[in-house]
Amino acid sequence: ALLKNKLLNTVIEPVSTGRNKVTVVGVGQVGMACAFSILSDNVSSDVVLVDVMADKLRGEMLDLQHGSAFLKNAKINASTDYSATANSSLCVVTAGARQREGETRLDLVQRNTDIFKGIIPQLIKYSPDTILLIVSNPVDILTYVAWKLSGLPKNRVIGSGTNLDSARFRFLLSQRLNIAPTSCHGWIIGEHGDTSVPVWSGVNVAGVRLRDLNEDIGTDKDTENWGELHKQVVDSAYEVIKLKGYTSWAIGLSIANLASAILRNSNQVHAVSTMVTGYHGIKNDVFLSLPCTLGEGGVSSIVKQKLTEGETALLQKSADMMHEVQKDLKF
Ligand SMILES: COc1ncc(-c2ccc3c(Nc4cccc(C(=O)O)c4)c(C(N)=O)cnc3c2)c(OC)n1
Repeated sequence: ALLKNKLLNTVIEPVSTGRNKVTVVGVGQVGMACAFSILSDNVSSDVVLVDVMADKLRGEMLDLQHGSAFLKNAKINASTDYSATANSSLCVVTAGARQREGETRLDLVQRNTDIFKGIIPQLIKYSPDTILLIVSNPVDILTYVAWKLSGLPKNRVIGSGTNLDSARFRFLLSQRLNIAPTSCHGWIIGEHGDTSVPVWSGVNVAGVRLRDLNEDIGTDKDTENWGELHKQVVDSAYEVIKLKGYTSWAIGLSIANLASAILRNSNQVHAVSTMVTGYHGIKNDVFLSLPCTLGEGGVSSIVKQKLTEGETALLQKSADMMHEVQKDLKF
């Protein structure tokens, strides 16, 4: 008899798929930072990597597997075949085309839409009850594309959105106030990137609103120029890309944090890209970031922030711009 049979009495066949299985699509710098952060934060004990480049995929899988003893015995797998992703509770999508010379934003969005046509239906085929967490840029439009291609209800399709923008904003606040980032509260909402919206009326430490101490905060009249912090958030990705060629660690850590909130059914509030049709006077089907409670069902509620007219106008402008791009996309 086999040694294994001399060693073990089988009680039941082990359950093949844990309830915290996570698929990461795309094993580039961002995808691997997400996978590594999810594993090192013990968010999942069962991670599957998927991409089209078989050698790179196998190399990343082996390199992570060799560290498995340091990762609480997590299972790490990889395949170009999406059947390996079956029964994933969460699918993180970081795949996407790189901007080519002279390529416009719309060209890139159509190329990424075509790529999503090859990815999203396959993920849903093997994990019909999964939650999609979209990271690829432009993240708000691609989250809409993933929602359209997946047929999932809106609560199960989430974009990383301004979650990282808000984390960068809190980090910059903490540096200026010399207080830990976790004690500096501030929310950036709307479209990820250049046209994100800082909600200055909500920026606070221990419930003390900075606006109550400096009524000009966030405006051009502010002599202390706190508005500079949001500008630095918008510029931060460009600065990192200029220096190291891409961003990876911060987005990876922020995705692990979102994955943890979802898989631990925590109902934590995060600024993530969600379907905002009907909110703040937005009529089209678009995805923008608002503060959402996250759990095993994805987005369970959206916080009804009281925004200024200016903030509302900026959100609506983003919504209109994205609808203009989305309506020309070929599915
Ligand atoms: C079953 O049909 C099918 N299956 C897979 C794909 C597909 C295409 C591109 C993919 C992809 N991106 C990619 C692959 C090849 C080239 C490019 C590019 O930027 O030109 C981008 C990635 C990634 N890591 O960015 C990961 N998976 C992909 C998967 C696909 O694309 C149409 N179609």
